[in-house]
This record gives sequence, C-alpha cells and structure tokens, in this order.
Amino acid sequence: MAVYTDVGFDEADALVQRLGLGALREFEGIQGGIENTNYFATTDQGAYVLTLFERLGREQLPYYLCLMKHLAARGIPVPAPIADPAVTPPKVVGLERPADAPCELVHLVAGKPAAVVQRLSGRSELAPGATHCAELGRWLARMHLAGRDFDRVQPNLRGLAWWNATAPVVLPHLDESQAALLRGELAYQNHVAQSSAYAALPRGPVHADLFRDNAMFDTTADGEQPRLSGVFDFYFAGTDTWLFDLAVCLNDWAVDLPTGAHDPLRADALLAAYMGVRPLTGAERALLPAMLRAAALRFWISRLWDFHLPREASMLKAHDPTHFERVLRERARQPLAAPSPSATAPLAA
Ligand SMILES: Nc1ncnc2c1ncn2[C@@H]1O[C@H](COP(=O)(O)OP(=O)(O)O)[C@@H](O)[C@H]1O
Ligand SMILES: N[C@@H](CCOP(=O)(O)O)C(=O)O
Repeated sequence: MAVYTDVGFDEADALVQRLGLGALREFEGIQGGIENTNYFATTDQGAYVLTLFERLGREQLPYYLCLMKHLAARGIPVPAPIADPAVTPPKVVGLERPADAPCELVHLVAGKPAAVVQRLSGRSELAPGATHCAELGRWLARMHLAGRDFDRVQPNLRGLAWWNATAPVVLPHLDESQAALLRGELAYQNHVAQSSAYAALPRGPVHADLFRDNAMFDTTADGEQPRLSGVFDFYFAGTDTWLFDLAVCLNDWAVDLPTGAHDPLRADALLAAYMGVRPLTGAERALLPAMLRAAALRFWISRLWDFHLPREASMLKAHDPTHFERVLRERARQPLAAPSPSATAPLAA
C-alpha cells in the first residue's frame, strides 16, 4: 500500500499544468513502495511520477531532488525532477543556504511536500542475473563519480548515529541471541568508524537504498543483454562512503535469498563492473567485509523498527527483518573479498 494521501484528478491536473507538462490524461495511485505516496501521472507531453513525502521534512528534500537533477544533467539515468517555473531559488553565497529557502523542485500537494519526476521506462528485475548485476555495478560507479562536484552535503540520515539511536528502541523486541548480535555488531561498527582506514574511504553523495526494486530495466528481445533504464527513489540518499553504497547493492543484488549467503557469480559480476569504472582503493578493499556487515545491520535495524513500531499498521506491509539478521550472520561468518585490481581494467567514466 503506498497511497497514504489521496490526491484528486483536478488538483493533480492543476499541478502538472503549472509545471508546464500539459494536460493530465491519466492519474493512478501506485501500490508498490512503503515510504511515500506515489502516483503515475500521464499528460499529453509525457509520463511522470508524483510523490508526496509522508515522513521526510520539506527542508531535507532539496538535497535529494537537486542530486537527481545534478546526476540527470551529467547523463546518469535517473528521473529528472520537474521545476516550478514560478519559483526562483535564492542565489547562494559560499556554502550558506537557508534551510527554509524556496526550492523550485519541491511543490505542495494536499498539504504535503511533493515532487514530480520523469517516469522511467521498463520494470524492476526482481530475480537479477550476473548481467543485471554488471549493469548495476557500472551505473553505481558512474553515479559516484558524477556526484563528486555536487555542491550540497547532507548526512546519511540512516547512518551510524541513527543505528545507535534506534537500537535501544528495538532491543526490547528481540530474543537473547538477536540482542547479543545487535549489541555486538553495533559495538564493532562504532569501532570501525573510529579507524584510520575508515577515515580514508572516499565519500560523496550515495543512493544508500539501491535494492533491486529501485532500478528499472528495459525489456529486451530474447538473447539481448538487459539494459538498465535508470535508478529511482533517492529519498534515503546522503553523503556517505562509496563503499557503504556498494555494500548495500551487493547485499541485495547478489544474495541467495533463502540463506542470506553471497551468490559468487552475481557478486563478482557486480564488483568487477564497478571496479572496471572505478577501482577500489586499498582502504576500500580492506573494509569491504566490514561495510557489508554495516549495510546488513542498517537494514536489519530499519526493518525491525518498521516491524515493531509501525506508523500505521493497517496500511504498511513491513519487510521481513529476519532476512537481514540472516544476511548479517552470514557476512560475519563468511567475509567476501574484492577481486584483485588486475582482474579489472578501468573504463572511461
Ligand atoms: N521515476 C519512476 N519511474 C517509474 N516508476 C517509478 C518511479 N518512481 C517510483 N516508481 C514506481 O513506484 C513504486 C514505488 O516507488 P518507491 O520510490 O519505491 O516508493 P517508496 O519510496 O514509497 O517506497 C516503484 O516500485 C515503481 O514501480
Ligand atoms: N529497501 C528497504 C526499504 C525501503 O523501501 P523503499 O520501497 O523506499 O525502497 C528494505 O528493503 O528494507
């Protein structure tokens, strides 16, 4: 269920017309997703997605939407957000930017902050193979490089500080063995975060939630290579290590779902494709196993939080937290090593 707020056809039509997108032809609530209210909006000029933000504050949105605009302008396939021509963003002097400054990409719909973005073609591949993973790995490395000159900074709001704050909230719902795992892993991740190797990790804007349901592939004829049409849902993005982003992808795209173990074929394809565009540094190679654990912990905690402390239980289909408990145990039991640098040749970004 992902329509928490009803938007009428006439209100949506007025919005798309104001944005210069033509007249609304079709308007339909989207059932997938869990965070926000989403609608497909088709006008006589194109296909768009209207998102009403249910949990994020208005002041956080410019980071996500400006990042998508920045990446789209650099040829990274992401949905470009549509600006309101009547809103003029203030000129920024230095890095000072008032949190409540008007943003031409953030609209107000049914009393909620909202965005209109281009609709990507194709569909998500929920059973990806090695070629899908390679497409994704290349996309991720290109996105990291394209984000280097993005001029906004916003921490990953679901990073270490949030794990430390949220663990005590979910701990009362866990059995003894789960509680020991959570406490132990959190202590380990706090320790890693203090290390010089961690400080040396390259960082910048990251997607931070690039699961297989947040990417689209165009349908191709039999025998043709799958082609990624784009990645969407940047609403957990933030400034963090590139390695964490890579670990989130590996844990979802290259996992054996029943056991939580790595699928070596898909993991190698994803890593090799990523490293073909941007080779990993020594610190990244050393910390890959730790970041795979960090990425598993992040989603274990958020799923526990959604499961045991739901916003509106009747509307929300919480994801299964035990999956990421299994993944976390597996990553600690069997660390994954990055292929040697000589196994991959860098491409032009
Ligand atoms: N830009 C887009 N292009 C195509 N489909 C989209 C786009 N944005 C969202 N969707 C569709 O809406 C669904 C829910 O979006 P998502 O961003 O995952 O929601 P939530 O953030 O609420 O979890 C997706 O599974 C996808 O089908
Ligand atoms: N990918 C997360 C949940 C975030 O939901 P999304 O629909 O906004 O991607 C998970 O699987 O726990």
